[in-house]
Amino acid sequence: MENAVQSLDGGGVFCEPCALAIGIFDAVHKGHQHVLNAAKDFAAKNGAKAFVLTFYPHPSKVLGGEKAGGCPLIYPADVRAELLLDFGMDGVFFKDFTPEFASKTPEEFFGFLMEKFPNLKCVATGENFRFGVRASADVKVLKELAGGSGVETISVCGVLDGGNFVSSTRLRKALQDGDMQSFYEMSGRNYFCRGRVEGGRKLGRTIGFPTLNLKAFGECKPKFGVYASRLQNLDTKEIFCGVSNVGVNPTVGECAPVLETNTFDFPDFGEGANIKVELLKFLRGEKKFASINDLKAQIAVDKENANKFFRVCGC
Ligand SMILES: Cc1cc2nc3c(=O)[nH]c(=O)nc-3n(C[C@H](O)[C@H](O)[C@H](O)COP(=O)(O)O)c2cc1C
Ligand SMILES: Nc1ncnc2c1ncn2[C@@H]1O[C@H](COP(=O)(O)OP(=O)(O)OP(=O)(O)O)[C@@H](O)[C@H]1O
Repeated sequence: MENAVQSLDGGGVFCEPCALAIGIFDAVHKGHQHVLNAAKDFAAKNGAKAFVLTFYPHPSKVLGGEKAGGCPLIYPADVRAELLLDFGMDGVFFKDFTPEFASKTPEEFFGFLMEKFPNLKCVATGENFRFGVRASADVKVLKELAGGSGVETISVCGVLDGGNFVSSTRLRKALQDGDMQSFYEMSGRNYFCRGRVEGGRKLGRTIGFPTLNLKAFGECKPKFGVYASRLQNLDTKEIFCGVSNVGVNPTVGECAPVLETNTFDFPDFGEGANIKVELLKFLRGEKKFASINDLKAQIAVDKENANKFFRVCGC
């Protein structure tokens, strides 16, 4: 396939034999990985492609979940697609989740799959997968509909962590609580933010702590505060340990949420560099200090605390 990430909203029809994993896959956690592996295994054994059908925005935005605001996505859609391709999927297909799409009957939903993927061989989901108007259909209905078209269905059993199902909802909670260890355990990777370094007010260098700034968060932001972090220049692959603040800088006048990283060896790149910052351990909450000097003194303590973390855990 020429472009591994495609929209299903144009007139395109994808004729390759394929296994299709279906879901939102926000943060591609360990439960999602189980579903993706099922699609990959089927595809490998049957000479098919392993594709993903995913949706944007989160269906809860349309269906009115989480107090009608919808579930905030952990990662932007381009990062989700990248995680899915990195996991070894052959293609990622996005469908606009509109009220009209949400109102499809289970039969219409399955008809849509067959229209877009006429050579569909297998649909892989979790056992808790629901679809069709008002999420009325489950994997049993999917099996019946698919069976009629000679399509196999695989519904993998739920992956647990600490006795509960791993879910993007739990990952969002971990992120909002600053519980980076749980985020790591459930997703299999550290939370990260990636994008181009953006200019700040250039105050950091005047107080002895220059920072590289990113604003490319998903909708769900990490708990505001200070973290031991690891920064990678995605162009040169160099890695730096450091300390990051996520927040709005209340001490120096509020700004839009920003992730600022002060690395221990200040690298020789700046605005426009393509970087990734992983948040490894929450150290403290963001505070409004009485003076810049108090903030400076605290950042020195933060750096020492981050250093202690790296001495134990490595960078
Ligand atoms: C490790 C670290 C901790 C920080 N903690 C706070 C804080 O608790 N409160 C706050 O208002 N700003 C905090 N900041 C943000 C500073 O206010 C900000 O880096 C400084 O004003 C420079 O901003 P600039 O990048 O726009 O130049 C922190 C920054 C770093 C690097
Ligand atoms: N813990 C899990 N174990 C196995 N499969 C899962 C698990 N969680 C989700 N799935 C399956 O992975 C696919 C994508 O899941 P989806 O992202 O829609 O749900 P989720 O992770 O529970 O998200 P949310 O918490 O936002 O509802 C679906 O087919 C779903 O059934």
